[in-house]
This record gives sequence, structure tokens and C-alpha cells, in this order.
Amino acid sequence: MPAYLEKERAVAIEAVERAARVCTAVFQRLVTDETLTKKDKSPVTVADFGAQAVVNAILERHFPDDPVVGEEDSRDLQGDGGRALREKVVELVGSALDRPMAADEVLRAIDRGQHAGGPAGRHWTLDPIDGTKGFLRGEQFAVCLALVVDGKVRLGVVGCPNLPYDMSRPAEGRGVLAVAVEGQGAFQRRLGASDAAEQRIRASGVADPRDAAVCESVEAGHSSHSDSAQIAQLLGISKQPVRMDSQCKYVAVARGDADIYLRLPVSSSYAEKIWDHAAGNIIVREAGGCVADVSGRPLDFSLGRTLSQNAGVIATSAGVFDATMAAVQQTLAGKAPSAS
Ligand SMILES: Nc1ncnc2c1ncn2[C@@H]1O[C@H](COP(=O)(O)O)[C@@H](OP(=O)(O)O)[C@H]1O
Ligand SMILES: [Mg+2]
Ligand SMILES: [Mg+2]
Ligand SMILES: [Mg+2]
Repeated sequence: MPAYLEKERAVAIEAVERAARVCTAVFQRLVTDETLTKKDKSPVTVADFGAQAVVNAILERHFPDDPVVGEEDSRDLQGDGGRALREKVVELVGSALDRPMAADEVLRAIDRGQHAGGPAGRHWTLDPIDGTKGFLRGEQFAVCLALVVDGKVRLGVVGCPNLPYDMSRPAEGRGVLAVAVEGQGAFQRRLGASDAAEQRIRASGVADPRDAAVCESVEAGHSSHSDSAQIAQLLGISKQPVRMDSQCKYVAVARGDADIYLRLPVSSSYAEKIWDHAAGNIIVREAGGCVADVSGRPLDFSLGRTLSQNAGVIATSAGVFDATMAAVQQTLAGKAPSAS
């Protein structure tokens, strides 16, 4: 009998591998001149669209009935205004899939990501490039894909093209793919390698919070750096936090490079998106770590496209979770983030 989600796992890995290749190819060629700005002010590039089209086309081929909750939509690629960008995306997708796709097929593939999500049945959730700002800076970013069944994340894949495979030996190359299926543990393999040997990964065994390493977003607009400094002080941590974009932070906790990932709300009106957390969440939990929001509640992926009942994210190795939550609550008590 095949293992639970065996085919889904293999297809998700293939999709993330191909999308990661799209992203790195674009970075080499286009990133300098093809940036536009979405309404939410986050930069989005031809690579976001190309990667979403590639992943959705692969998912559709293998699982035609599965809907997708994806970050991007094709609006910026439509009509005369979108022509130049559309042509680049179509060319990119054709070369990534080894077969040409017509423009309308590419737009349709991107818009397969418009599903509303929710508690019933299966859906995938995709962030074609998480950490867009890191991508544009040539730093960390990740291609993130997860499968949600009956409101719970059951499979997650995070591809990190710029993350060293082994942090203690950075000269040995970059490119990590982390994968986890519910109940089966978390693993890493080299991204883009013909040798796809997998290695089990585990969160750290650190027990004394003073020894913990903290990671957080590079962007102070995504997570409060001043609150994290206060939390670190309460925990007696003297080391500076490591700042890194994207769900690479979950991978860092899942393999013990870091012990605590803090994502502390800056605005009370911002709802975290499911594609920003689904894959990383299961990878940390299957590596033996813990994930909750700033109130200690588990992240609820059953409510649609956002984590509307959660605020912020705290992911840690198991031994420092309680102490971290206590310091988070002490720091945030009576401090409501602004509504802007
Ligand atoms: N005010 C805010 N608070 C928290 N996260 C935010 C935010 N505004 C944007 N983001 C999200 O932060 C993600 C990047 O996370 P990080 O800061 O950990 O690298 C972005 O994903 P994209 O880069 O896919 O757009 C975006 O969805
Ligand atoms: Mg975005
Ligand atoms: Mg994202
Ligand atoms: Mg994104």
C-alpha cells in the first residue's frame, strides 16, 4: 500500500523544484528591469507569475479536481497593458515545462489559484515566491506549497534556493528543499540535485532559553523588531537575532539552525495569509517543534485564505516553547498593535 499522500508528496516536490528553477533563472535575467508594484506595495515580478503558473499546471495535470489557494492572480498580465509582461511569463513557463503553453492557458493556470479555501475537502495553498523582498535583494526567498485536508495542513514543501544546505559548511553549496507529511517526520534534500537523498531534520534540543537563537523577518513592517528585542531580553538571550526573509525561517527552526522564530504583529488589521505559513508550519511540527500564534493558539487553516483568528506566529523547538510564550505574553500584555 502506498504511504499516506505519497503521490502528492512526489508531485509537490517536482512542482516546487521546477518553480524554483523559474525563479533563479528570472533572477539572473530579468529582476533588474521587470519589477512592478501591486496595490499592497509588495513588489511582484515575472517570476511570481511564472512560478504560480508552473506549479498550478503541474498540480492540474496530476490532481485535476484539487483547487488551489494561491497568492497571485493574472490581472496585471491582462489586456494591452499587461502584454509585455505576459509575453515574458508565457515564454518562461514554456521553457520550464518543456512544452509551449498559449497565453490564455498560462493566465488560466495562474487563476486556478483563486479558490476561497475553507474547512471542507482538499485544497493546495501556494506562495510562488515567499519573501519577494529577499528575492529582489538576492537574499533568502522560498517557493512554498502545502496541501490542506479538512482544514488541517497535511503536507508541506518549502524550496529555498539561496539557503546553505548545511549552515556549518556554507561552502558546500546552497539550495534546500524541506518536506513533511503529517505523521511521517520532516526531511531535507538538496534542491535541484540529481541525487535526491533525503535527510531527516529535527528541531534543536535546547532547553535553556538563554542559549536560544532567535530569527525574525528582515522587514520591520512584517514583524516588530522592538517587541522581539524585549522578548529576547526577558529570556536572557544576548545573541542578536538572525534576520531572514520568507519561510526559510521555519526551515531554520526545523533543522536547528535557530530555536525561536518570532513574528510579532505590527498592525492589528493585518491578517496573515495561509500560503505564508502552511508549509512551514507542518515542517516545524513534524521536526518536533511547536507553532502557535502570539496568544498560544494553534494556527487555524480552515477559515479561508487568511488566518483570520490568529495574530502573529511563534515557532520554536519544544524545549523553549513555554518560556517563549510567557515572554511573548508579558511583552505584548496591554500593548495593542496600531490599527494602521
Ligand atoms: N504587515 C504585514 N505583517 C505581516 N506579514 C506581512 C505584512 N505585509 C506583508 N506580509 C507578508 O510577509 C511575507 C514575507 O514574510 P517575511 O517578512 O517573513 O519574509 C510576504 O509574502 P510575499 O513575499 O510572498 O509577498 C507578505 O505576504
Ligand atoms: Mg506578496
Ligand atoms: Mg509570502
Ligand atoms: Mg509571495
